[in-house]
Amino acid sequence: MKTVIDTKKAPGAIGPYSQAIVVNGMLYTSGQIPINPADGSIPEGITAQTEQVMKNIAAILEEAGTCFENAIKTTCFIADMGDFGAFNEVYAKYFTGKPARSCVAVKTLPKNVLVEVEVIAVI
Ligand SMILES: CC(=[NH2+])C(=O)[O-]
Repeated sequence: MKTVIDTKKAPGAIGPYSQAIVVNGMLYTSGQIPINPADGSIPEGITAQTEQVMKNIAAILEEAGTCFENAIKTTCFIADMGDFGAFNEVYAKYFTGKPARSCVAVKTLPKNVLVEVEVIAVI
């Protein structure tokens, strides 16, 4: 059985997807972009945007009953590989357990943000 995760503490979907799905004790998040769920704003710069993405992921992890330490794999999309270092600085503060990861630069992200991160975690 699958459970849809839906929390107002993370931004709602901007397309036909769920914030995250839980199945068989595993959490699969959609890619999280740096929308502030309180007012829909998007901060400027890779550091602030990555912080907002981490807050959104934290809310989804909490809603699902898990935490950053239980993440086993992330996929990270950044708009500019020149932001790799600054992105990693923020990322490392949250994913202290160093889950497996792929990080790629992409041409464009939804709403022209600089970063999007998706997570697979054990509940
Ligand atoms: C933002 C996002 N996860 C999507 O699929 O558009």
